[in-house]
Amino acid sequence: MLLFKSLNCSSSLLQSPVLSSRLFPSVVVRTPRTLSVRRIRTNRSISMASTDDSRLKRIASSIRVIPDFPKPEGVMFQDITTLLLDPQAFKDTIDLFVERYKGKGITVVAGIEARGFIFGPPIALAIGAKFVPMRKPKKLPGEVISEEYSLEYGTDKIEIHVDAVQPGDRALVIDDLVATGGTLSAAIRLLERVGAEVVESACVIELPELKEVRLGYRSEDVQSLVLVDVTPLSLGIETKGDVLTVLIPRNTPIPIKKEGIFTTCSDFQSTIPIRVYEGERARSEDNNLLGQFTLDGILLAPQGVPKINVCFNIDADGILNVTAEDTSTGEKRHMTLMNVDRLTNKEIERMMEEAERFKAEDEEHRKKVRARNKLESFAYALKNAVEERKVVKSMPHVYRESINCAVKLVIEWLKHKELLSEHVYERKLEELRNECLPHVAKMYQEYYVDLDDEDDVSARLDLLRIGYFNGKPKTEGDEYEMTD
Ligand SMILES: O=P(O)(O)OC[C@H]1O[C@H](OP(=O)(O)OP(=O)(O)O)[C@H](O)[C@@H]1O
Ligand SMILES: Nc1ncnc2[nH]cnc12
Repeated sequence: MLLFKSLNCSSSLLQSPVLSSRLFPSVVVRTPRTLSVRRIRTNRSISMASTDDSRLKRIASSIRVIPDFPKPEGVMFQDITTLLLDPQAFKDTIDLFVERYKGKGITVVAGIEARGFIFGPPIALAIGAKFVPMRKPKKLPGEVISEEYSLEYGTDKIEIHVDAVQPGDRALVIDDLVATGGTLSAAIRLLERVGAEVVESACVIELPELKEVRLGYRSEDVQSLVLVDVTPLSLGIETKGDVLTVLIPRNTPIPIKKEGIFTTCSDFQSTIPIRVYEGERARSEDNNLLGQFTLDGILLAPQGVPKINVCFNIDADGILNVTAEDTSTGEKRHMTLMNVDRLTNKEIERMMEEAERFKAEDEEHRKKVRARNKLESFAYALKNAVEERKVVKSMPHVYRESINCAVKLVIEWLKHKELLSEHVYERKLEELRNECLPHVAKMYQEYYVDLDDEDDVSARLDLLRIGYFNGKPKTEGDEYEMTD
């Protein structure tokens, strides 16, 4: 069994159940899903600017993406404040909408709080329509009606003054972005309740993958300037404990390049299979296998020492390139996953629905694997540390022997156990720490001066892994993998 652990990824160890004897120096695999670039809309309407309009390119490139905002749940926030910093891009945005809506008999431009208030008023002025703000609760002073809705990252409510729109008004809804469409649907419902005819909705940005779950109106009735394609499912590799370690989370705008450093999980392991999956489940087998290849020629070294850089690169055409490289030997393999045979929306929805249904069970599995890996990492780091040349010289035999003994017992214990509960591993880790750390501390104190030597990196690394950083023990709950 080949085991791998991640050094600077969020989760830790990688495992492949089968040692493949075949090598794939360069493999082309067909993948079932498209992933493409932040691209300029191919316009569905007759009057929207043509796709090669340089104004659209300027607008698209002026939008900034901030990961994990407003919540740390994988939302890739499309920030239009950078567009506003570029007066030309801002003007182009307004002009493009005005060109489309001028002379269309629009009498009301309704802007959605807050960012619809930035784009709506200049459009309203230019096309000679009134501007009506649709606001979050408790902001409008007059008589209001309201609609609740869900959006990409939560729930909310918007309101409109009942006397702002009259029956027969022809309305255009303006916002900066449509993601799930929850907000836009609520705005349309409000306008219809006060008797307006909603002619169209217009947004600067559209997240098409999210828009597919939109309800309540026809997606053809929404115009947007910039389409941001995102990864419909998370992408990652199988890691120890059959866990999917995600390198690119779902909903990440592309193109995108992400790297993670992994390592071996057994001593003198020379090959590592890289199995690439998409999906949201904890166990790799519950996700969709996109392809696999084997990296061989890995530095023959104790477990945890080799550093394997795994890089996922999705280009503008949605082609995913996966590269694995041993940073010591320079040995490298790659695989290209082509953008054909897409998963259907139904299949993606089914995978999302399953991820939701098994959320608790998956989290439980992740916790167990994380705890097990943490214990194993710690045990191997101790083992490597006491085998270090300088340590052998400086540490009294009796201390090394007692550490060795304790470590061996734990490694043996781990070999023969099914996955146990998180607490069992935590307890075992605590016991091992209590048993070994006093010796390690002694070794560290007597030995630390030498570690200022630049060339003594490996000893330093081992000390870092076993729980010491700049002379201080790591705090409880820290991972024992290196972050570099
Ligand atoms: O398509 P949806 O999933 O409904 O999301 C789109 C909405 O989310 C954002 O507003 P937000 O609720 O963040 O309001 P804010 O501008 O007041 O912060 C954005 O400006 C849209 O109004
Ligand atoms: N990803 C996103 N970026 C900016 N605004 C949003 N509103 C909903 N999803 C959003």
